[in-house]
Amino acid sequence: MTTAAEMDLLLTVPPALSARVVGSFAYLTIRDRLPTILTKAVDSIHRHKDKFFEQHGEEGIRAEKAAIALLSKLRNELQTDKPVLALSDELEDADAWNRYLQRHQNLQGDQDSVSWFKSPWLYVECYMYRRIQEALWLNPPISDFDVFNEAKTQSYFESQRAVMALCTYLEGLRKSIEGLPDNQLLDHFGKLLQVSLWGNKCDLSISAGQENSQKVSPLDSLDDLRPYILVDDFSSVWSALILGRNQSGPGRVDIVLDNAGFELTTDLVLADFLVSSGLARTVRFHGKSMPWFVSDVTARDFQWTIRQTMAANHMWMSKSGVQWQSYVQEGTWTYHDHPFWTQPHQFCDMASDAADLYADLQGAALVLFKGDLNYRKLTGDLDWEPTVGFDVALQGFGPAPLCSLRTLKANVQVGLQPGQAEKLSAHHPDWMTSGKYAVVQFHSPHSDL
Ligand SMILES: O=P(O)(O)OC[C@H]1O[C@](O)(CO)[C@@H](O)[C@@H]1O
Ligand SMILES: [Mn+2]
Repeated sequence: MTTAAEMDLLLTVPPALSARVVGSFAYLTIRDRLPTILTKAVDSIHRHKDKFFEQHGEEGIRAEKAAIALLSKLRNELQTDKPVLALSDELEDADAWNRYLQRHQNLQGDQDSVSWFKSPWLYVECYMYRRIQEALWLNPPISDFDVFNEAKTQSYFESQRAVMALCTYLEGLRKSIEGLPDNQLLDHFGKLLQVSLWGNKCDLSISAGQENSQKVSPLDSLDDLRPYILVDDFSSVWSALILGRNQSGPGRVDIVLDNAGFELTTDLVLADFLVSSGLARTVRFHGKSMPWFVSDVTARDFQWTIRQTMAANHMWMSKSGVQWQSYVQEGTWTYHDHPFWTQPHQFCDMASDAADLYADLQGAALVLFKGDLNYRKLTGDLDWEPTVGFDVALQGFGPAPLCSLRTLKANVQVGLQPGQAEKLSAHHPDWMTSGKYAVVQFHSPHSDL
């Protein structure tokens, strides 16, 4: 039964972003971008045909064909706005997905089926990635195949020079970190937080981009990029860490990861700094349990990145990799992939739909949410006025002090000053989707922060 307070909320929250609005970013994503991603997924499976044959014989070839047929069918369903179908595999999250479909069908009423162009964008976009997983899962010998693996490893290799620069900086820091006064820690933390923020641009061109650029250190670009940070709650993030440390000793920082490749490396560098500086005792990384939104981190990507960094032919990079591996071995760093992160829910549903994860996050001194998709889920992917407060858009979500580090790649943004969005629209019509702008947006459920 809906309480009066819930009814109030239902009446006041704006509608979900959806491809219903012809010409909107959601519409263009579903019409153009998602079918292209599916075509690339098909292509990746097809190019690995020989490998499947080597590993599984004729059964591998059969599986390759069957998975491709399922993905082609999926692309056709999407392009012709067919109803969203219940999942038919037996993965542990299938029931939750099917219940979620029912929930949306009930909300939408009987006239229209839940479908690609009529239903919330967040939901159908997540659903596409889950259906890719279904196509593989239904074809056992190749169930584990990650259709996005090549893109992720390429991003890692292409950003080597920037990673070397970061690891060299980290090595310099390690030598002097003991006894560093708080004002200097603040300075380094600010820099590494911004590197991790801009890592979310995910085009590895944080250092001005051109391949032959001399200016390869992402740290050198931070001053030029600062005017593009639209909301900067850095000082609150710092206070959350310092207050916690001073009251009860260094606590736990959780990082809800986004992309593999360069972005993940920036997150690992930040996490290394947090631990070695004594600002955090432990770091918990949250990743995805299946390939997700092309470049998101899975357990395999996480381990692979640390191994590659250890094996790098660069002294400070390999030293960093060895350090990261020992953080993992001694449990200072842990990796978690709760199924909720690959479900379509807004984060305000977490307390009821994934109570164990919510309770787990409550143990953190600070939770960093990386990237655009996490921001969409934090704010429910609703059509908010840009001046609405971040706390309002979170709709009650607040397990711990939290901060979104996000470059803007979707048309939802809250917490801006009056007139700020209008000014941006006048000069940069694509400010919400170009990845050129960013936010460091903080919220705490505790009144002392
Ligand atoms: O990796 P991120 O930063 O979450 O970005 C995911 C991208 O996918 C989208 O969901 C669109 O397909 C956008 O929100 C964003 O461009
Ligand atoms: Mn991503």
